[in-house]
Amino acid sequence: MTDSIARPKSFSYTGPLRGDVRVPGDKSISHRALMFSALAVGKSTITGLLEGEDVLSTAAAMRAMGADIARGADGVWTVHGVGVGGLMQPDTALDMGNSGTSTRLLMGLVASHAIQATFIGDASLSKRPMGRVSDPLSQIGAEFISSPGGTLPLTVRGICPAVPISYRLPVASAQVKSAVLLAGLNTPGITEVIEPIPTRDHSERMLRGFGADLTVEVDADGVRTIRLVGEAELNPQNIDVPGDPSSAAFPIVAALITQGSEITVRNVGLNPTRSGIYKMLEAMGADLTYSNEREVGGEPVADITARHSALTGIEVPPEAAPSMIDEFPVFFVAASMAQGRTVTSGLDELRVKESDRLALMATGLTANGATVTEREDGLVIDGSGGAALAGGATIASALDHRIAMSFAIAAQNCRDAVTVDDVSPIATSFPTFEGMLEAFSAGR
Ligand SMILES: O=C(O)C1=C[C@@H](OP(=O)(O)O)[C@@H](O)[C@H](O)C1
Ligand SMILES: C=C(OP(=O)(O)O)C(=O)O
Repeated sequence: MTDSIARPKSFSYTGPLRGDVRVPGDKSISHRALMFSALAVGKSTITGLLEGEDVLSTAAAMRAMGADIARGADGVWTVHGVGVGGLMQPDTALDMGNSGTSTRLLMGLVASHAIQATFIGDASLSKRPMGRVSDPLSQIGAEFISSPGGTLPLTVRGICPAVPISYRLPVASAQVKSAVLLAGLNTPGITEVIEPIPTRDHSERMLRGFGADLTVEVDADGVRTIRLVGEAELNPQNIDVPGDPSSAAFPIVAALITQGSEITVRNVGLNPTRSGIYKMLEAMGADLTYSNEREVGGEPVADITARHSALTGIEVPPEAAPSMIDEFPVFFVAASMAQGRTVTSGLDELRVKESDRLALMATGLTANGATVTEREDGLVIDGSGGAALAGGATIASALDHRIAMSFAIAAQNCRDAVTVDDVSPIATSFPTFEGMLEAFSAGR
């Protein structure tokens, strides 16, 4: 499988951060842009696609199932789709690398096609729970042969025609929601997903953009019912992928914790289901300003300017978790340097990401001099009040890009260098991250 050689690296204070940066395209939108284009009839183009390893795993899998996908010299990607129902059986196992989104969404797609596919991945992905997706997909009639515990390697035997289901999400997960909806694309009748707690809605927005008949009803309690009419015909699109708010959080937190900094991150996606990190940082006193607010590819986008700020600890409401689920590692870094206590709860999902993010952040921050208490479903952090942490420790990134990047950012406000035992996972979501930090150093 796809484990690479570890590449350790030490990070230290670069001086004040100044200037303009761009972050790569949104990872969630990039996966979906490739998948939906591959299911449309005709030629789609994608501009601003994230060329990170996770998204390249999706591209390879869609190619293996019949789509024609190519990158032009100008960086624009072209996809000739096979049409809903037209996926072909792959000849070999689909290697999903480190990517949970690729795996779970593609399991949904395969489930309602008359094909069989085996999914494999790296050591991190091979520990992650897939039962949350195979449970509803078994109800449509697909069959699964998985490793003990419902993990990869896993074979999906799809069924056509599948049975349309109504599924209430037992866990707040956009990946599970999307897997059921994607299975519904090639299922006769109406597939329904009931979402008690809202999660990122890129699938809904984009499927509608591709011409699917999809409606969303929200009741008085905020429960969303999504209905998709199956045997859909998707029309090819020209898609512009906005910058990834999850990636933008790294330079923005770096600027907030580093004295004398002022940076602008251009073209950041600010879908309300993704922007929780910015709201919480503002609640802590972060000086963020939004300019050039506009729409890109059906998503709200702005340029964000961040200045060094005196942050104060807050209590993060658990219902905010889905809107900042991937940003908690770097949020914990900001909290460890704030004035006073930050309390988080309702974060059980962080234990089943690329790593156990609660455990690794608690251990790594503590080793670098922060005051952290790990609870079952969150961290309690007593911040340094802006003072630099000691630093000096080596942290385990455990094949988790966001852990590696969070400690690279923490080093901005540590006295001694922070070493990350392996930075290679950063290439899954933010291949230009190290270059961006080097440019900050060079611009000092
Ligand atoms: O649908 C998506 O694109 C994603 C959903 C989230 O996962 P869950 O659905 O497991 O919460 C998130 O953590 C992941 O990075 C991307
Ligand atoms: C959880 C993440 O991704 P995935 O689930 O796609 O591996 C992430 O990018 O933080």
